[in-house]
This record gives sequence, structure tokens and C-alpha cells, in this order.
Amino acid sequence: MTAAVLLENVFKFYKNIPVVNDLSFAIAPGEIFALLGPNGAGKSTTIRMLTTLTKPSQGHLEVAGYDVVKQPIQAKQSIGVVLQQTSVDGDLSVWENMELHGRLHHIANPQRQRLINQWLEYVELADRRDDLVKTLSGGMKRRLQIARALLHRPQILFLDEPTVGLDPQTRRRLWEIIRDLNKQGMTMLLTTHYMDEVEYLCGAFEGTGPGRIGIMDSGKLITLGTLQQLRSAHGEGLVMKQLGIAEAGNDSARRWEYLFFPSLEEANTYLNQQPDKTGMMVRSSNLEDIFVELTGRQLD
Ligand SMILES: Nc1ncnc2c1ncn2[C@@H]1O[C@H](COP(=O)(O)OP(=O)(O)OP(=O)(O)O)[C@@H](O)[C@H]1O
Repeated sequence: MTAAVLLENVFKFYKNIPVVNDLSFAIAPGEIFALLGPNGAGKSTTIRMLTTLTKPSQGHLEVAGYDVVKQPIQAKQSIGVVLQQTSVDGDLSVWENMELHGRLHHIANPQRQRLINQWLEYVELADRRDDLVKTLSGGMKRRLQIARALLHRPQILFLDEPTVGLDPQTRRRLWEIIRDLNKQGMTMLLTTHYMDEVEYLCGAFEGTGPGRIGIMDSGKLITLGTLQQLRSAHGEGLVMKQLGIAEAGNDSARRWEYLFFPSLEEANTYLNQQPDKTGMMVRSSNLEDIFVELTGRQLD
């Protein structure tokens, strides 16, 4: 089966510095995949290369079986893109933004009108169709970006930090849209530095299996798997031990020593065996713990 997204030994250099450093992974059709990492990890650059916005310095990238460097037109027709910066035109109406995108993709009428209506209904913006985009809220603009990205019926949707700057209710609404599109069979690649976003979107839902998570740091993919696979590999139980100033030194971010155990029960047993439990706590491990363990740093 052809991978929906494929990267093989991809590098991107800026001034000889590798901001994407030997990245390889594949996403199956219909899969939801999250790239998680701190600011500057190289997530946006990866999306920009996959969506033909910037060229790789080295390596091979495919979307829907098309080489993004050699077949950029076919690649672009297969993908929808929702970028961090709101790229919708504020001085045009909601409908005009959709219309413009439809024309750029050569979607003829009456199909164009039908699809615009369909996707505006889907993202609940049909009643705002004549309003100028600059009068919409941040969440509405993001929903419009999604509707627009779906207009030419892409097989794969790329979302770069889709919920940055949005309130909790709006974030949840967007998560539901993303999950629903994936349930309909669309392949999704999103980047984020929010753990809760990954835990929600890559969780197992009725009708879809769990998504996979790739953790990136300094341009490299440092681990890859479902949430359960990552927790099993690193340990599901965690004992946190507070370090004294002498042990932590000047590194205020590293005030805790992390001890991973295969299960929460084993972590509890270990804690109970300690004669002095001062400054120690036990809990289930999460993605951020795994990130800290692998990199020695917090996500943000
Ligand atoms: N056009 C550019 N010229 C020079 N350096 C760049 C350029 N674009 C990105 N970089 C650098 O590449 C590195 C990775 O940036 P990138 O935006 O891909 O990271 P990110 O993981 O998406 O982070 P964020 O969540 O902050 O967007 C950063 O150090 C950034 O400064």
C-alpha cells in the first residue's frame, strides 16, 4: 500500500544548521499523526516541505504517492493545508475566500457552489457567508481555513498548530472537526506543542484506531508510536523525586528526578519501600514526562 505521507532521510539546512535532521517516517492512508515538540523543533519546516512551500536540502518526500519536489502540482492537488498564520483574506467575505480558492483549483460550477455550501455548513459558518473575514473571531477564521482547505477534496490534511491562541471551547470544537474528518477516512498530519491536544486527537475512538505520535526535538525524531506504545516503552508508572539545590545545581528546570516503572503499581511499591518519602510523589506517566526523560528539558 502506498503511504499517504513519506519522508526518507530528509534534511533542511538554514545557514548550514540542520533545522530538520535526517527525518524518516511514513503515514498510512486514513491515519492521524501528530508531530509534537517544543518551539523551534522543526515541525513547521517539516510541514512546509511536505506542502511544497519550501524545498528540502536533501532527502525524499512524497504525499499521496507524488514526489513533492518533482511533482508539486499533483502533490498540491492531493493535500489541504491549514497553516499557523491565518492565511484567509480579511478584506474579502467568507464566501469570496471560498470562491477564490475554488477557482484557483479549477472547480467548475455548479459543483463549486455546492461544495462551498457543503463545507461552510460543515464548519457552521453558512450564516456568516456574506461577512468580511476580518469581522470573524479567531476560531471562526480557523474553521474557515479548514473549510477552504477541504474544498478541492484533498486526501490528506496538514494542520500546523491548529488551535494556538484559541479558547478551550473553540479548541474542543476544532478537535471534534479533526476527529470527524479522520473518521471519514481523511489522513491527517498535525503539529502541536500541546500534550492534551495529542492525547485527545491520537486517542482511540469508536470507528478509528489510535493515532501515532512523533516527538521531535532539535530537528530530529526522537521517538514514534501510539500513546500506549510510548508509555509502555518508557514506563507507565512514575516516581518523581525532588532534588535539592546541591543536586539540581543551576538548572532550575531540572528540579525533579524521574524514575520510570513498568506499571503504576510497581512505582507505588517502590515508593512504599522508601524509608524517607519526603519530596517524592507517584503518578501515571504522560507524554510530557517521556519528553523530559528523552531530552532533559520541558516541552516549552
Ligand atoms: N526561513 C528561515 N530562515 C532561517 N531559519 C529558519 C527559517 N524557518 C525556520 N527557521 C529556523 O528553523 C528552526 C525550526 O523552526 P520551525 O518553525 O520549523 O520549528 P517548530 O517546531 O515549528 O516551532 P514553532 O512551534 O515555534 O513553529 C528554528 O530554529 C527556526 O528559527
